[in-house]
Amino acid sequence: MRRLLPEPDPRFTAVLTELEERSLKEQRELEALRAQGGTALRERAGSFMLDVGPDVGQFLNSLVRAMAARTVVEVGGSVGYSTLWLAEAVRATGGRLHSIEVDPGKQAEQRENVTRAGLADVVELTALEAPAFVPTLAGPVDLVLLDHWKELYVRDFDACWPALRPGGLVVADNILVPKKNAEVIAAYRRHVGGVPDAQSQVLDINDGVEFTVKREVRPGVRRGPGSGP
Ligand SMILES: C[S@@+](CC[C@H](N)C(=O)[O-])C[C@H]1O[C@@H](n2cnc3c(N)ncnc32)[C@H](O)[C@@H]1O
Repeated sequence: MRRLLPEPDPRFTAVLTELEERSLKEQRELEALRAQGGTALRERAGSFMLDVGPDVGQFLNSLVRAMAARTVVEVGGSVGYSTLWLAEAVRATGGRLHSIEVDPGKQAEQRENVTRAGLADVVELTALEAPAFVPTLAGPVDLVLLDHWKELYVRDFDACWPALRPGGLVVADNILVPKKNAEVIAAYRRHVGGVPDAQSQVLDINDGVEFTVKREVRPGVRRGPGSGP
């Protein structure tokens, strides 16, 4: 079928393809380490990309475009795979991506990948954690991706939620997989479920994402038990 839209920048496509090849290789290594058991996996886990994968990457890119999101925050940038998908879309909306990655080695690779993909001018990279960084942003946030250590999801959801505009979204990855995080993810989902203006849904894309929208509060409308959505 003939494509109506211009093709993405070949620099973006080239770096994305390279990272997808690396990710496939790393997934085979991860499986081998898992099979070894013991501490082998834990010792090496920090050096892997642990990326969201192409389906979630493209989904995030589409969300940014559909929402015309101008301020996007990524928590857990790793070496830049999801960063590239988000950044390519904020380039189209005239927005900016703020990506948090605390590991200096990964952040150096992320910077190189973002630069090689021709996207450095729309991305700010920081190692400041979300509770310190998000309050420094001037305007409201349209979209947040949570994809870092799962036990920090609640803390960083709470750090981002006050800055999110009504109609804004928090997307949290690894909701269904890996199963070893089931308890901590259940606690995150209970926490989000208790936030009065949060409306959530789990989507079965790749490792599973929770999609949480901030509902608009209409002036003069009081919500109480039995008042419905
Ligand atoms: C699952 S990986 C992110 C994968 C990335 N989103 C992608 O799709 O390519 C998780 C990353 O979160 C980083 N991280 C851990 N704690 C963090 C924190 N408090 N804030 C931001 N990033 C953190 C880790 O160093 C790791 O690189």
